[in-house]
Amino acid sequence: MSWSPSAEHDTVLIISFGGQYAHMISRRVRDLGVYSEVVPYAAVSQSTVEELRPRAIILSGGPSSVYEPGAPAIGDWVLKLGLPVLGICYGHQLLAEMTGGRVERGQGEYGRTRVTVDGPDPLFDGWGREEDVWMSHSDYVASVGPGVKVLATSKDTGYIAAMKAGDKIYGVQFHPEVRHTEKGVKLIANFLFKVAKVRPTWSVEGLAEKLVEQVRSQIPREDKAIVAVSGGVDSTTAAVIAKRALGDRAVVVFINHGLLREGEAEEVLSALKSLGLNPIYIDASDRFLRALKGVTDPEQKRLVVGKVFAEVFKEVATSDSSIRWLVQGTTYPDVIESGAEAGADRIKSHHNVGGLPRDLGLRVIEPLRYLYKDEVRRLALSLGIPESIAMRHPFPGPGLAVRVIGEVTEEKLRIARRASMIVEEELRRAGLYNSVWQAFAVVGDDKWVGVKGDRRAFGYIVTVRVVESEDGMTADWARLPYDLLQRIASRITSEVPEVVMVTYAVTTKPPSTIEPV
Ligand SMILES: Nc1ncnc2c1ncn2[C@@H]1O[C@H](COP(=O)(O)OP(=O)(O)OP(=O)(O)O)[C@@H](O)[C@H]1O
Ligand SMILES: O=c1[nH]c(=O)c2[nH+]cn([C@@H]3O[C@H](COP(=O)(O)O)[C@@H](O)[C@H]3O)c2[nH]1
Ligand SMILES: NC(=O)CC[C@H](N)C(=O)O
Ligand SMILES: [Mg+2]
Repeated sequence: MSWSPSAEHDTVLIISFGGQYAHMISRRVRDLGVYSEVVPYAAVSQSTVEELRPRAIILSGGPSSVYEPGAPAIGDWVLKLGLPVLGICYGHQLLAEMTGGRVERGQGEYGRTRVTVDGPDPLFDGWGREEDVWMSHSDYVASVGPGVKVLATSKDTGYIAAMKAGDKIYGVQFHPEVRHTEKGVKLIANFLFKVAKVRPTWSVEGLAEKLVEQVRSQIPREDKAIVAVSGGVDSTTAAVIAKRALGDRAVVVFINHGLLREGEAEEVLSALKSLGLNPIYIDASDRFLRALKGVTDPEQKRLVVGKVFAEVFKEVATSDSSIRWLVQGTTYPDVIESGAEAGADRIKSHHNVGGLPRDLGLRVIEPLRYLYKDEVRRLALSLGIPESIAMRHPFPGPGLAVRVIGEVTEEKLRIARRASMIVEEELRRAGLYNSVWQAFAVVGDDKWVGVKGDRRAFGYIVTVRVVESEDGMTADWARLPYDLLQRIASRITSEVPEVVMVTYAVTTKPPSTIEPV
């Protein structure tokens, strides 16, 4: 993969010390028009710097404590590059230690915290003398090294909230990337434009042509590529790009695995056709449902779906010997996660997230590998992809198999389908569909005794899950209006006869995940 946006745009290198902080920082930087890449601390070296040629470095937060043996760290060559550096939370503590200060366990500050800014500094331009910021730490910088200046302190604890070493190295104990830090974006912008003086040239509009050219130049004229499309925004956008690059040499494939939502196969087919994608439609419902029979274990279900997907694609690939490539809609967080978090606990096998199995014998091209989902959505709109696809909620590759708890049966699929349709419809009607990340209904094997029309009814429990999220990695349940919840519940119990009880899922991620399986 030769071309990367960092070759053309002033780039900020974000060194990740774990968790989701780094992507959130990266998204804020990109929203300010500056291209950024996230590299896990363990993978960062001077050659990363030579490759990316960053104009500034940001050190993210992370769950560890700098004074623990074996805590994540980075060589002090980072400070010798002469580049502006901003450390956030863990990154701030690390910088404090690297510049001769001391970090200790303190009393902890969590959530909204008031800080006092001690004097004018370019980093705090536009800040008042006192501001509310968002903190989440239990360690604190107890003392700073020689020549390091304290710029701000917490009002209640007196802890160091911001410091500066030299004229370009900053640390902040709070999280400017979190929305609750009211002037957080301002601070990041100050760092980028006033301290680092980078140029904001990054935007996805205008990127389409470049990506089309990339795909065209990578695939030899006599070769064809499979483009697996689900109708989701990522794969559809990748397919439109591939189609423009390859014309008829793009073999677009849409599989119905029998785990799609109500009316989805028809809708996706007609949307793909109107985009000129002319998909090969494979109805493999029976095959998937047969393979899933009797399977109750969550991971096992995912494995089965992944395996059958691979079989079907293999058959398509072997049907034409000039098919040598696979175009995928893999996005930036997928790339980072699949490469980086080695040693991390496997929560779920997101088979289809990174796409189809690599052993298909096809070479993989991922035109969206540098983009976040909201950037893909904007790119999609710039390519003329209709809003109904561009703004569509993510829908997992294994489909309703992960929204049915326990064995996947025709009955439970029907319930999940009808109930999910009601949830989506009511959200759209309330004008809330685009403001939530995902909204769906889940069914398992538990039942509840009910009374319908004066008769005893013993029926299924449906759980409604509606979440807000920026990237699916963390999520909060949506505070929907009670009357909307009421409408959803009564429609489900009256329109889906097998259901007697509707519950609303009010657990964040973590500790829950978004999908039940
Ligand atoms: N029904 C399907 N037919 C063909 N390919 C599929 C199907 N479902 C998933 N895939 C493949 O698996 C990949 C991953 O699916 P995933 O749901 O993560 O992405 P998406 O559907 O493109 O976008 P979104 O996350 O918005 O739903 C897709 O990009 C596509 O290549
Ligand atoms: O393409 C996908 N294949 C999968 O196997 C899969 N499992 C979960 N998801 C989506 O990922 C996000 C996070 O989901 P979880 O909190 O359930 O892990 C949410 O947006 C989920 O919908 C998947 N997407
Ligand atoms: N959010 C963070 O980066 C936390 C850093 C460190 N573990 C602390 O608790 O202080
Ligand atoms: Mg999808």
